[in-house]
Amino acid sequence: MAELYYDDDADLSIIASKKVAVIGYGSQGHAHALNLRDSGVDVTVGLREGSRSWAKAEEQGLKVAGIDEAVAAADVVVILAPDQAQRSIYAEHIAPNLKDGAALLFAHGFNIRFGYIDPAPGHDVVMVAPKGPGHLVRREYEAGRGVPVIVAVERDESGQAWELALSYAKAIGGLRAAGIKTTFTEETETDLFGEQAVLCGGASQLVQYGFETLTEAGYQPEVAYFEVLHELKLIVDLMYEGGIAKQRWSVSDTAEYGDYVSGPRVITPEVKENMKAVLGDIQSGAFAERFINDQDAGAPEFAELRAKGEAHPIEATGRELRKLFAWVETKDSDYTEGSAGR
Ligand SMILES: NC(=O)C1=CN([C@@H]2O[C@H](COP(=O)(O)OP(=O)(O)OC[C@H]3O[C@@H](n4cnc5c(N)ncnc54)[C@H](OP(=O)(O)O)[C@@H]3O)[C@@H](O)[C@H]2O)C=CC1
Ligand SMILES: CC[C@](O)(C(C)=O)C(=O)O
Ligand SMILES: [Mg+2]
Ligand SMILES: [Mg+2]
Repeated sequence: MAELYYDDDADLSIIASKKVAVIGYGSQGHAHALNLRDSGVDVTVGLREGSRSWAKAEEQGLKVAGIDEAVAAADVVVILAPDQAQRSIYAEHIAPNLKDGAALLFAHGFNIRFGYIDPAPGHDVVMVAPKGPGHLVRREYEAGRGVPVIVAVERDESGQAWELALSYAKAIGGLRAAGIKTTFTEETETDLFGEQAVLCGGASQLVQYGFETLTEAGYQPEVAYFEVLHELKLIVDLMYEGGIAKQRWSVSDTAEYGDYVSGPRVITPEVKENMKAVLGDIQSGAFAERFINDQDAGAPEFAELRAKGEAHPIEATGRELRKLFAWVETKDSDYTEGSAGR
């Protein structure tokens, strides 16, 4: 049975008594830094020279410094740059400046699990991994709620690493929802599997195939878009509230019956075998190696795949339709330049 932790199980004063450096101001970085600040923590954002996030973080009322300077002053260094950049940031800017006894905190275990970062002895190594995108970590905190987190200790040199991690989890709002005790290995492997097989890879491919099937059969792209992408959120909202059972309760009997008879025709047992193969590549390190090798070569495969995804006809259809939604606050221009921090 999982060990669950809530606000009352954590002592906010532990993290509030430390100087925290948050390295990176992208999806997770901005959310952690702002939530920590609003929870009364002394936080400095550490950014590379010339960073375009520098002015943004300052405008949002945060202290900002170069990475070396932020690390040198910190009791807790939170590494929230992209996974593929962490190894060199750690070697060039963190390790040489890390104070004796300073703790390292991650939001994903990738670099520790696959050995790209191996901190020197004497430092606690902990993880607080939100189970949701950074922009929701901030939005939920501002709404008085939180995104669940999973929490792990890889190295406990101080004897206080767990208490520190829980305190941090409370400060970013995670324990308002729940914290679950995990390990770096479990977090890394389940997180990579979830995003590849279901949340990002699986869902995107399912939506694209659904859109292609309808439009190739001659139906209007706009109708197909509403059917397989827009409505997906509304259906998933019901799953989020009450599981698959609530979704099946709310939809028509026709839809529920169609779910039972056609779902397994589309998502066949072969798909589960494919999922197992994906998990195998994650566990063996083959996925991590492919990703990092591509990044080290300038990310040619990543760039090609990203361009292909952006060129899919569902994106053009969606861009036009979303202009008509008065209630969708995020403008496409907020993210068309790439991922959150680029
Ligand atoms: N995205 C998410 O919601 C989730 C992410 N995580 C984990 O959180 C961590 C951060 O991910 P995420 O928030 O997506 O990262 P982002 O891609 O959003 O991070 C962007 C930030 O990192 C900085 N950065 C990028 N490259 C470098 C570099 N070479 N040197 C110095 N700074 C750099 C950027 O600087 P600049 O501003 O100068 O461009 C920017 O501030 C990862 O470990 C990830 O797996 C965990 C849960 C969910
Ligand atoms: C689902 C993707 C994620 O793991 C996340 C938002 O939790 C990520 O790496 O961005
Ligand atoms: Mg995740
Ligand atoms: Mg992830």
